[in-house]
Formats: sequence, structure tokens, C-alpha cells
Amino acid sequence: MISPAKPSPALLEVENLRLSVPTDEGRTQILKGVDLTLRQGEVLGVAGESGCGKSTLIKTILGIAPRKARVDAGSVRLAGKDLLEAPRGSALRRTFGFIPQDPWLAMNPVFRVGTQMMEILRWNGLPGEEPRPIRRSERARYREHLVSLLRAVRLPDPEGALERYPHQFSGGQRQRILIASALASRPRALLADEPTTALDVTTQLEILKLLQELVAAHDMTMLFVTHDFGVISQLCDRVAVMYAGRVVETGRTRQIIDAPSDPYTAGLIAAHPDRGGFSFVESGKGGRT
Ligand SMILES: Nc1ncnc2c1ncn2[C@@H]1O[C@H](COP(=O)(O)OP(=O)(O)OP(=O)(O)O)[C@@H](O)[C@H]1O
Repeated sequence: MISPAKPSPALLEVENLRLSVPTDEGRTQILKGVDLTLRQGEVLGVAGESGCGKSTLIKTILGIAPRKARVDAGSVRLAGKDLLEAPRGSALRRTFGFIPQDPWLAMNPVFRVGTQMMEILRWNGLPGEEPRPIRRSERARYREHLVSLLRAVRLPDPEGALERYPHQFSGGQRQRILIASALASRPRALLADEPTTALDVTTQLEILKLLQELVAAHDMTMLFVTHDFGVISQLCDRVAVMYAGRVVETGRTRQIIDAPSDPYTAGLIAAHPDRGGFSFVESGKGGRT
């Protein structure tokens, strides 16, 4: 483990990212010069209220921004390589696993879970392997891998789960399946877009605990979008606070919560019901700034 005194290398660097979409009146700026660094092995929280551009930022990194969106300036680099120019499906894009916000919307209701997860492997490959069509003779090996993933996220009866349809699972179980899917090709980093927001409070805590365990077990790099400082305090080494299309403040989670320098950040923290009682992640990785 790299010591907090020595910053780990940057994996993802977003610099002065500006993005706009066409409207009846001209163009609306959604991202207005975002600067952000995700370091190897850290969990970076991206916090901000609804509409500040968090999802748009994640979609731009993943290469799935709305079709009419235009990057007007800035860069997104992955280990020094230009990510904005990388084609969909390229090795550079496959660096990331994505955990979406809504486990009800993110799965196709007409296909079995196993079929959907197999499709992810077809496009992204088994860990350490290039993606390619899956031959009949190889299906057992792929299936074994999927079962091990579902076991890792503690889904009951993982073999049987592959044969079932999404509606046969609860919201929390679906989110476990989506987390397993995001990990399927062992990506270098995870991008999570409010993965607990659509769940009830008890299930939110279970999923958060699972993510904490996965992060600790695999020394995972993750960018975690949320508006909830309680979640950030439990999961994230550092936090970047977004407001109206910009990052207004970045720092170690504890530092930011104890002494925010931006009035908007202070307001967000003060509005949280746990203010004064946050429980912090003590991974020793924070502060790699
Ligand atoms: N395709 C689009 N066309 C026009 N406006 C858009 C489009 N996509 C997003 N926006 C606007 O851009 C702003 C940022 O949206 P975005 O979804 O990134 O916010 P967010 O911070 O993720 O919000 P939430 O937490 O509610 O998901 C919002 O005002 C939204 O209405």
C-alpha cells in the first residue's frame, strides 16, 4: 500500500472539461470547466445536488454522453491517454466498470440474468482476456466465472440466479447483480452513479457495506457519485464537491467535512441529518492529493 505521504499515480485526469447541449435558445452549458483527478487505489466521492452535472460527467468519461452533447473544451485522460477520442468498446474504454443508479431500469426484463451477464463478458472479455465471441465449448468456463462473481456479491443461489429473470429479484439483489456485472471483466476502476439512491434505507446500508468490503478486499479504484455526505464519509478517501457544472472544492473527506472552505460545501454538510456524527472510512489511503 502506498503511504498517504506519497501520492499514488493519477489514473483518470479531467481538466477544464466543458460540455454543452443544444436547446431552443442556443446551447446550454452543463459542465463548465470540471477539474478532477482519480488516483490509483482510492475511492473518490463526487458530491453535489441534483442537476449539478454529476451524471453527465460520468457519462462523458464512459463515452455515453447524450448524442447531441458537445465537448467544447478540456480533456479526459486515462493514464495519460486521451479518453475522449477513444472509440466505444476500445481497450481504453473497457478500463471502467459501471454501476448505474437504478437497478430497476438497468436490466432488460426479457432476458435471463445469465444471458445479460454473458453479453457483458462477450463485449469486455474474461479478466485478462480480449473480448471475442464465446464458443459453445467455452460456455462452462464463462459460466463458472459468473457464478463466482455472484457468490462474491453474496447473492443467494448464484447458479440458479443465472437462470432467472430480473423481476424475480428484489431491488437490493438486482443491485448486487449489477455490481457483479461491473466487476465481470476485472476493470481497473469502477464508476458508480448513486448506486444506493433508488433503494430503501436498510438495503442501502447492505449495498454500502458490500461496496466497502469489495474496495478493501481488492484495493479498488472507484469514482462514486452521490449527494449524500453520510455515504461519502463511510466510503470515500477524498471528495470533490460539484456545484453548477464545476468542482468547487476537493480534499480528504475528513478535512472537507470538518472544515469546508467553500460555502456551498458547508451548506451541503450542514443539511445532512448526521451532521456532527459522521463515521469515517479509516483506510489510511485518504489524502493522496
Ligand atoms: N440531454 C440533455 N439535454 C438538456 N439538458 C440536459 C441533458 N442532460 C442533462 N441535462 C441538464 O444538465 C444538468 C445536469 O444533469 P445531470 O443529470 O448531469 O445532473 P446530476 O447532478 O447527475 O443530477 P441527479 O443527481 O439528479 O442525477 C441538469 O440541469 C439537466 O437538466
